[in-house]
Amino acid sequence: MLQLVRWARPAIPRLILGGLGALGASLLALAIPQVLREVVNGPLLTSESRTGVLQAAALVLALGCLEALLVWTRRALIATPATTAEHDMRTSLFDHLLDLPIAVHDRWSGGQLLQRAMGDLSSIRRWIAFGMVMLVVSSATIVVGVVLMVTTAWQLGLIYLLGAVPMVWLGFTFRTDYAKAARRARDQTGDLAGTVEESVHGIRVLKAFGRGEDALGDFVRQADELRDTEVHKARTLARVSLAVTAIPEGTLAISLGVGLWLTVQGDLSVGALVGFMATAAVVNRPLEGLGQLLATTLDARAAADRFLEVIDQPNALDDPERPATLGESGPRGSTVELRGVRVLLGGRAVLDGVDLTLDPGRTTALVGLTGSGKSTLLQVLPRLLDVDDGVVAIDGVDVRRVRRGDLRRIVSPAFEDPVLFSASVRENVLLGVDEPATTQEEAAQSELLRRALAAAQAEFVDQLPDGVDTVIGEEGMSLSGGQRQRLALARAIAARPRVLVLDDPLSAVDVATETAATTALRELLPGTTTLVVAHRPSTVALADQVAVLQDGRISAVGRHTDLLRSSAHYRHVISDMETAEDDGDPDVAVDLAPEVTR
Ligand SMILES: Nc1ncnc2c1ncn2[C@@H]1O[C@H](COP(=O)(O)OP(=O)(O)OP(=O)(O)O)[C@@H](O)[C@H]1O
Repeated sequence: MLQLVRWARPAIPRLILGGLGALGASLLALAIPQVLREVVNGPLLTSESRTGVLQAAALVLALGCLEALLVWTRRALIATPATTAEHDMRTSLFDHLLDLPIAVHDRWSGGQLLQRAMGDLSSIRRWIAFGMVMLVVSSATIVVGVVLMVTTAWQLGLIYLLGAVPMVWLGFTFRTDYAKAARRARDQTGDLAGTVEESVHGIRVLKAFGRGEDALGDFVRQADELRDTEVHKARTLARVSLAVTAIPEGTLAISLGVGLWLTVQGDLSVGALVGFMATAAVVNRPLEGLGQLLATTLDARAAADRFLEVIDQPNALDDPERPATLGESGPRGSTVELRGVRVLLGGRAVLDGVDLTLDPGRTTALVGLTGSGKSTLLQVLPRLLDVDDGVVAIDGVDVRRVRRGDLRRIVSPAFEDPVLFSASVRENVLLGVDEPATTQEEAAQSELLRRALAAAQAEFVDQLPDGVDTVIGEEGMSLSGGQRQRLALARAIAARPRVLVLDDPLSAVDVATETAATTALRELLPGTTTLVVAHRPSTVALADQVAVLQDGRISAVGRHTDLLRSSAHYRHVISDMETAEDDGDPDVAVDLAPEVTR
């Protein structure tokens, strides 16, 4: 829990002040019985005058009011810093998540991350605002109270202390059992959130295949597991709460009996007995709440563990200490070289010795059988994935020596399954472009937006209710697959990259649109070096050169027509593409069929 100080540091002065306020309130509560003891032993027993009693009553009233004021001070002082610490932790977590490599994201489900960013951090906030302070204050109150009880009547104090022995033992067993259940409950809540997220995401598929019942079954099973864990937690807490209430009350009953006997024997004053019992009543209050407080602490510790697991996840794709700068590209554009590139995924070498040169300003189509590693190869260019061996260099500079921010201004990707954010078309397309500072820049951006949309054949935007200012729904769901792909391509174009990596970006549009987009792209970004993963012969035919990925390495590079003649594997790949295309676009198959079938 001490590690959370990193985020709570600015809040520490207020936390300390608030804690002191709470401590003051508890000590005042302990002072009231001491006044009572004096009143009973003094004015009440000696019946001197009413003035002494009235003075004591006024003192108790003043102490009570001061106690209330200190309780309010604690709440007022601590609410803001606890919320600020939660805010800072949440921001750090989100920032770190954005920074972590894709491989790490693949390991965590969305639901788990959501739960860690929301529910877990709220628990930590509640603990900072209440649990932590009250744990310190309660412990202090109990210690000071017991010392007062022992000094008031040592015989009764010892009886009371004997009750601590079973309570400490119970506390240890409770801690072990509850801590495990608290962690399990949090993990199960994350899994449940993951199931909801996945089902909502795939709602169309579930409905189309009539698998709603199965999804509900999975959800109910997980919800049952969570309920069982929560019930187990509640039972464990109930057991310890019973003990921390019954044991002090029991010892108090024995103390009262012994105390009365000692008073009758003349070994204890009436005032001391009253003072002891009143102090015990004040001490019993935090003791009874100790179980709940411990439970809150263990819950927060499980939440903190889960938070730290993500935030302490090292970033293997960190920026270099002494970054290199990518100079200007040559007059024809940037050269990209991959030398001996090896990438391991799931313990398997998906790429194993890839050598490939992308000539400046040229378009290279990357082809290969399904699962041959094409998408993986694209990811090493913008360093979404790091190579395990070999080098990826742009204009002779290893991409690992460049700051990631700089690299991503130079290399721009568009993927087959585009993600659009809940924002306007303009914001989505200009995502990779810096905010305009002047009205001139704003006008230039509007022009850039128009040209990028035109190049990506996304004129359909004009038909949307608010044109480029139309807010498109979550992940652009209100748009068709082809429309979403075109906006994602426009986004990659608008970034005006030196290197464009496209993972079959127009698979959902017709061949004529794809041809028009490719031609417009060359006109708009003449010096851009492009690597495009192709899944249909029409895309391949539009490229300047084709690279064939086979068994983790590039087995052939050349022009489409040359490769058809020279490479049996290439013919096999193209034939595979055509088989897939047969259901879709027969025109393309007819265009290329004579060469391939020969
Ligand atoms: N995160 C991962 N962990 C383990 N294996 C992975 C991971 N990502 C991809 N792979 C595996 O790496 C191989 C290459 O995947 P990749 O997506 O690069 O192929 P691809 O050529 O683009 O396929 P397709 O043409 O079907 O899109 C596949 O066998 C895939 O299962």
